[in-house]
Amino acid sequence: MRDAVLEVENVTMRFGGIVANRNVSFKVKQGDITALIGPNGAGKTTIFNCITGFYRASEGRIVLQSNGRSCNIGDLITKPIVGGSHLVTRAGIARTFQNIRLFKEMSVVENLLIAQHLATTNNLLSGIFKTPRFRRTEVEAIDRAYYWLGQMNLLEDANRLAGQLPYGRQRRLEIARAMCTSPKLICLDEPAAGLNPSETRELSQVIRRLRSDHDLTVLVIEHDMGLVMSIADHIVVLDHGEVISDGTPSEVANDPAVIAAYLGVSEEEVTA
Ligand SMILES: Nc1ncnc2c1ncn2[C@@H]1O[C@H](COP(=O)(O)OP(=O)(O)OP(=O)(O)O)[C@@H](O)[C@H]1O
Repeated sequence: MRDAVLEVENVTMRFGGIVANRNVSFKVKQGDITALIGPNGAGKTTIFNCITGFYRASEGRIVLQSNGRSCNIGDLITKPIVGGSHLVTRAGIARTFQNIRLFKEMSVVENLLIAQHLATTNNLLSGIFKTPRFRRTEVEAIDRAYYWLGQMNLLEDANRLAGQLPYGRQRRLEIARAMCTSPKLICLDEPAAGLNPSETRELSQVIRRLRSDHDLTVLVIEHDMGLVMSIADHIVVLDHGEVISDGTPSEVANDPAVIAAYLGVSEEEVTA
C-alpha cells in the first residue's frame, strides 16, 4: 500500500465567527490524483490555503512527508523571522490559483525564473559577487524554465508578455511555474475554470502526464465533474466546511450524502 504524502488531521479554520472548515481530515496518497469537490462556499479554497501555507489553521495539523522527513505546515509558516509560505514551497508543495496570478507585465520565461528564486537558497551577497554557485543555479533555473515550457507546449511563447497569452495558455503557464519549484505535491485550484472543452481535454492529459512522467502527486479543486471523474483516483467531498464523503470516484458518485449536497436536499430525500 502506498504511503500518504500529505495528512490533514482535524483541521478547523475560523474567520472571526465564520467556520470555513470544521474538523477536516483526509490523506493524499503518493502518486494519486486526489480531487477536492463540493458546492460553492464548501470550504475547498480555505483548506487549500491552509495546506499551501497561506493560512495557519485555527486547529489541527497538516503534515507533508518530504525526503524522509515530516514537515508540519503550521510550524513552517510560523518559524521565527524566516517563516512563511515560501518554506512550504521549499518543502515540496506548489500551487496554482483560482484566479490566475501571473506577473502579466513580465515575459513568460521571467515568470518561471521568479518562481525559482523563491525556492533557491541564494542570498544577496552571492548575487552581488556572482559566485560560481550563484551562476550555476541561474543556469539551472533557465534550463528548468525552458524544460517546463516544452512540457506545457509553450516554447513558442517564451518571450511574449504573460498577460498577452490566450487564457488557456496562461493556465498552463501557471502549472509550468508551479512545476519549476520541483514540487512533490502540486495543488491546482480550479484549473479548468474558464477553459473551453478542447482546452479542458488538453488539461486533463497534462495533469495525467505530470503524475505518470514526473512522479508527482496531485491535489485538485475542480467544479467540472467530467474532468474530475476522468482523472481522479480519490475524491474528498466537502459541504458546509466538513468532509461528507471520501473514496473512489464511483463510491463518491453513489453516496447519497453527496447527491443530497449537490441537489440541495436532505439525505433522507435522496434515499427515499
Ligand atoms: N478570508 C475570509 N474571511 C471571511 N470568510 C471567509 C474568508 N475566506 C473564506 N471565507 C468563508 O468561508 C467559507 C468557505 O469559503 P471557500 O472560499 O473556502 O469555499 P469554496 O468551497 O472554495 O467555494 P467556491 O467553490 O465558491 O470557490 C465561505 O462561507 C466564505 O465566505
